[in-house]
Amino acid sequence: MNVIEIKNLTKTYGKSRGITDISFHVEQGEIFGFIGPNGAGKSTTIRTLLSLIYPTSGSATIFGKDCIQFAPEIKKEIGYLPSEVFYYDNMKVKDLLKYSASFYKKDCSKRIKELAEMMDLDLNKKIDDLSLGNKKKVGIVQGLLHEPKLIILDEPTSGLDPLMQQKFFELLEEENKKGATILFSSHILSEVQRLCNRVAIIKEGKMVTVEKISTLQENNYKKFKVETKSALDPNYFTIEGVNNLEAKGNVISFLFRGNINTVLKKIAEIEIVNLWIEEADLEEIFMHYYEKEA
Ligand SMILES: Nc1ncnc2c1ncn2[C@@H]1O[C@H](COP(=O)(O)OP(=O)(O)OP(=O)(O)O)[C@@H](O)[C@H]1O
Repeated sequence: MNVIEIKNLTKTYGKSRGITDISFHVEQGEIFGFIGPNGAGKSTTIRTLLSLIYPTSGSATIFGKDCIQFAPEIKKEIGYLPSEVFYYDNMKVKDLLKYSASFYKKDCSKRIKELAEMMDLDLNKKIDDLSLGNKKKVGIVQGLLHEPKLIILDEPTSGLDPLMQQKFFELLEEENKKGATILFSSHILSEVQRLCNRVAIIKEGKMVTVEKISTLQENNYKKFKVETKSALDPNYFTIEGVNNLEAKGNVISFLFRGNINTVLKKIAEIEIVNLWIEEADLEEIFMHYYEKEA
């Protein structure tokens, strides 16, 4: 069953564009990435799903039910972490979480303690005294305390240090193993790659593609930078799959798509001083998809 089904969703804010004709679905048990640069329309799509705003046209269902008509019922089964969290600063963390838990008809106190321990969050502190990252952790616990069937995360890692990000990802993987479906929005490709099975790419309010992460990786350019002892004719790397070949002094750089071993074999035959292999960034992936569409 599809947990989320979005059909031709469009939202305009007065004259300015929000999203145009967005369609995709998220299957039961998936960790689904929703990726695009700032202003692409990720939050608008998510807010529409949660019926925090209404679409101009199009529709969406969650658990097979219209997300506006059945909003109160659906929301009980959703854990949502907004991109920005705002709280009543005077409250203590434990009081805020107790208040959040009171919306659900189950005892969440044990789960709150477990989550706080896992995320290293002090429940006795006042919200006012927390750092940005710790406030984010409150949001995470708040989103997960009722063990939701669907977890919707809007740019969840901003403000978390790398160690906490790692713990948070492990927590999400655990929730997923227990059966939760996850929609994870981000502008950072690497975190989506690490966690998700499939990904929807959005740009300037429109869908670019929906792909399996494995397909994205296969089709993607890698950026190579090779530093040699003495200047080398860049044409040494003129092989199939190489693009944007450039030489600056003793450093040759290029983009490559294909079997990475072909390039590594070429590199092994020369004496190098340094080597950098990086993932293509989002812009380059978009370029690739626009080229395909053209
Ligand atoms: N309340 C609003 N009023 C007018 N325009 C808005 C409003 N909210 C969003 N927009 C516009 O809608 C478009 C999509 O914004 P949205 O916040 O959904 O993008 P996003 O992908 O979540 O980006 P970010 O990562 O920066 O939050 C942008 O052009 C933005 O300016």
